[in-house]
Amino acid sequence: MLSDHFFEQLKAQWDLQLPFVAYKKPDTSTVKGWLQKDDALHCSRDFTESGFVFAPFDSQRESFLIPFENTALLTHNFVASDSAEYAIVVTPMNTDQREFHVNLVQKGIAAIKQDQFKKVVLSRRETVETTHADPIPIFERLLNTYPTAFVYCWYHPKVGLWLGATPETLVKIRGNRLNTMALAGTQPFKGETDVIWKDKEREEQQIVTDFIVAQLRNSMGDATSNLKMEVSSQHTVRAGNLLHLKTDIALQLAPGTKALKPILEALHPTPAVCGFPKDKAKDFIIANEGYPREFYAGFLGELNLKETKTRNTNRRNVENNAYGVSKVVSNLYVNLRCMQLKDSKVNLYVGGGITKDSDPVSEWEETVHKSQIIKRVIF
Ligand SMILES: C=C(O[C@@H]1C=C(C(=O)O)C=C[C@H]1O)C(=O)O
Repeated sequence: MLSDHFFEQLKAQWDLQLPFVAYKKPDTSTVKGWLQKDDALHCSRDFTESGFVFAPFDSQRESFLIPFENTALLTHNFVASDSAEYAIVVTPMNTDQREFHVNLVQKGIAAIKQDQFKKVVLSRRETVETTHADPIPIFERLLNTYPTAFVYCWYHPKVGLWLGATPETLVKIRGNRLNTMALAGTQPFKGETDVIWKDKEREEQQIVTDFIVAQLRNSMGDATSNLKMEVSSQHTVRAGNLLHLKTDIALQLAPGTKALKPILEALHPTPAVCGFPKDKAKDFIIANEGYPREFYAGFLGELNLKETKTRNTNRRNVENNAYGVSKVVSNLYVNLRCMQLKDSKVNLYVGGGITKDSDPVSEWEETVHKSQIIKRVIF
């Protein structure tokens, strides 16, 4: 498949209204395209399938799958264009939205002070009108703008079209190795990554780390102690015009651990996008945000793909060369900094973590900053 035709082929698939996903993982130059040959809607029953999964925030709802089998796979070597600098777009503020969000955050803080939960992530959906809601050029602009993000464009005629550039990994599994991250705390990037974080942001991020570590231990049947986990210190990472606090977490799974479902149930949704404790925060979100999150703050990515690597190129081990080492690999990301295209309308989804010390107006401003990340590739 000629890579020059990559974007034309995506466009042809979109024109035919057939399902597809195109994506680029962080820090690689390879963009992959999966084109489904018919418009069947496949669901993932238990995350044992092999394919590209698209899962909602609310795990009670259906997760969709583009199966690996019977799908045309394309690859493209993406070279960012130097001239690609898209201006930050500042659209007029909607005062009703502002008031609703500030009230929502105040309600969240009141619930925290009444000990209903310790942290809740509150979000909003913003709708913008555009005359050029054409997904493929928007996808190309996302690729140009966010080289360190997981950038994607996902479509199914029975579900809709979603695009995004997320900084957050939910979980990566390669053979017996599991990697994840705790990402929370936000401040604008002003040319410097060596910045000061307030205690409030450090605590908010620590809630996410503690949750992930405890949930992984419990789901591995090791509530007490000796699972060897590598937990980094908190450090600053850049995501477009924002900075976040991040902790990397890694562990070696017990040999033979195959099922992803208990791991996903343990982690998703983490307090980075839902809150803590999970169920109480989730109930509050569903009852109060006033719109359905659908796939925002859900997860997506490669599920149970087989990766085969040739064992050894050393001449002495030439007999081993015939055997590839095969591993099952999943790379799943949290669906943040995302949008949904609907005719000439674009729905943007943005949120932030609330703790007892949050300031409602600053939280509104944080969502405004986050929405600019998305808007700059639309107009
Ligand atoms: C919820 C979002 O982002 C999450 C919330 C963050 C925060 O509260 O500071 C930071 C990164 C993400 O984990 C979003 O971008 O919509």
